[in-house]
Amino acid sequence: MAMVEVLNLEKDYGKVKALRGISFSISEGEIFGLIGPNGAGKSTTLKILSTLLKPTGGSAKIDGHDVVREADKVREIISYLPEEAGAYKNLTGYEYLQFMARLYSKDDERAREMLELGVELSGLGERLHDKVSTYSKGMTRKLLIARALMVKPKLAILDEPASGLDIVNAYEIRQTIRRFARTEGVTFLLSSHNMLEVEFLCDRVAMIAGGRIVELGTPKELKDKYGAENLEEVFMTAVGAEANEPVGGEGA
Ligand SMILES: Nc1ncnc2c1ncn2[C@@H]1O[C@H](COP(=O)(O)OP(=O)(O)OP(=O)(O)O)[C@@H](O)[C@H]1O
Repeated sequence: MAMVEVLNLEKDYGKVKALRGISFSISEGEIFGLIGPNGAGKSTTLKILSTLLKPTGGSAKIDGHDVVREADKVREIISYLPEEAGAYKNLTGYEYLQFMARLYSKDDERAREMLELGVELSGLGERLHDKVSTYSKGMTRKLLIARALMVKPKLAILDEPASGLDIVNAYEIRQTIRRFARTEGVTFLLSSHNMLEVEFLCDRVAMIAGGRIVELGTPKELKDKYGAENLEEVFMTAVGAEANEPVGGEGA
């Protein structure tokens, strides 16, 4: 059974058609990337799969559970990291991870294991004992990624995991995700604007523009199909100028 099954998903925000019927599935243990320009519908897709938004049409299942009808079940097996997330600034990083671990598990031993894993995944060392308010953007993002992964979800949904970070922080975050995915067999769905990032991380990618999936395949399949050297070239050929067309209302 697929870990994620999305069928003809549609989402309207009033007159704005953010998703116009997208379908894809993700196998267990796969790292799947949604790439596309601003406004393509990436965050909307991730929010629907995280049960934060209801679709206008179509359906989505995670590990066999419908994201609308069985939202509670879905929430138990996913971790979602929004694009613009914050941590409690008055806590230290360590206290934040500890708080989240206790929230997730009533079992002391399990909470302790989560915390240990979170500490390791964050890579923040001694700085974990400083207040989150003193952290750089990169450090905060590392803490949040650690929080999302330490619970070992069946599916980790990460919106722009390394966006806006410098090369070193972005590199470290990508390494953490890849290592974690390979060792723990966790399924990942992530979004990105960064073609290099998805090429490095993802087993398969869906290129999305204007609320539609334009291409879907492994990075190699897509590059071969377009005779391209990298995914950026594939994207520009497959989507090109269309990528910057505004998402229209009815009839668009
Ligand atoms: N709450 C909202 N109300 C109205 N329109 C919205 C809302 N959220 C998103 N949209 C619109 O839906 C479309 C898809 O937005 P979405 O945020 O899913 O795109 P995205 O691919 O994640 O973009 P970005 O890369 O900029 O984060 C855009 O046209 C956006 O303006």
